[in-house]
Amino acid sequence: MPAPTEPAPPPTISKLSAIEQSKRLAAYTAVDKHILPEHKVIGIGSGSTVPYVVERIVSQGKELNKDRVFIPTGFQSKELIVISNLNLGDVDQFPTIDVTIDGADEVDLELNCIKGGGACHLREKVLAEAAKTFILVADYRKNVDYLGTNFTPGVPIEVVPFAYAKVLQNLHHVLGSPNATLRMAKMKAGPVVSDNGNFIIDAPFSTDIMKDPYTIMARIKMLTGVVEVGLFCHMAQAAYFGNQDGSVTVKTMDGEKVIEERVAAA
Ligand SMILES: O=C(CO)[C@H](O)[C@H](O)COP(=O)(O)O
Repeated sequence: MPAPTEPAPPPTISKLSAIEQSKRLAAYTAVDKHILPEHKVIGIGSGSTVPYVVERIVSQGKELNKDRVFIPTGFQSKELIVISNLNLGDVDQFPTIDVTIDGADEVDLELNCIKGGGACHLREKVLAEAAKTFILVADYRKNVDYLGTNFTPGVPIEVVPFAYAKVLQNLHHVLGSPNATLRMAKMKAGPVVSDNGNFIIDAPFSTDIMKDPYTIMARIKMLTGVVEVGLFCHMAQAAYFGNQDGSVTVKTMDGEKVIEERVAAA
């Protein structure tokens, strides 16, 4: 890992765009409700909402954080933990995590979600499964009734490189995703390579199929060569969505409620 750089000072609330403000609101609210003094092992997810999670945890103070250990889901969260001077650990040392907070690409009515837009979903699922409490944070655009509504690239699937063409064929001809593609890198020739050295396939499915995410997740996972599927079914206890009006929608298995938050900046 390269030497961590100094963290940029957090922008003030007023300088943030509406989307950034809603991410920050979701992250701050989730930390305030779920990262309690008794929690000592904390999973830190990936994505653009997670820096606000870490910012809020840091604001809880050195005294609380000195006895805690933070487990990252990938390169990004590892750097965040290190530059924030929090204690870094790994899931092989701490296979039971008190709380994991992570971002999501989309969350449905039953708290199933798509993850893996950042290609981190293998480690993310391990940390979600290891956690006693798994919490999602996102902006209002990710709050949907059915997966695949706004997030259209498809279900991220991590595959071992030598099996990618075979898995693509299975998806095209057997599982009903004719437009599944290998994810290509933006600033490098060739495919995206995950933190685990694998390739990522994005597989869009019809709304009918996505209404039962568990079934398609299990069918994809059975394909030899698939390492992990970016569908997290029945794993999260709650999802926090920051809204444009400064309120926060909290989704749980009991339904959805809107709370007025307008949290103070860290
Ligand atoms: O699953 C993820 C990475 O694999 C991210 O949590 C997800 O893509 C959300 O990211 P962002 O908050 O940047 O939209």
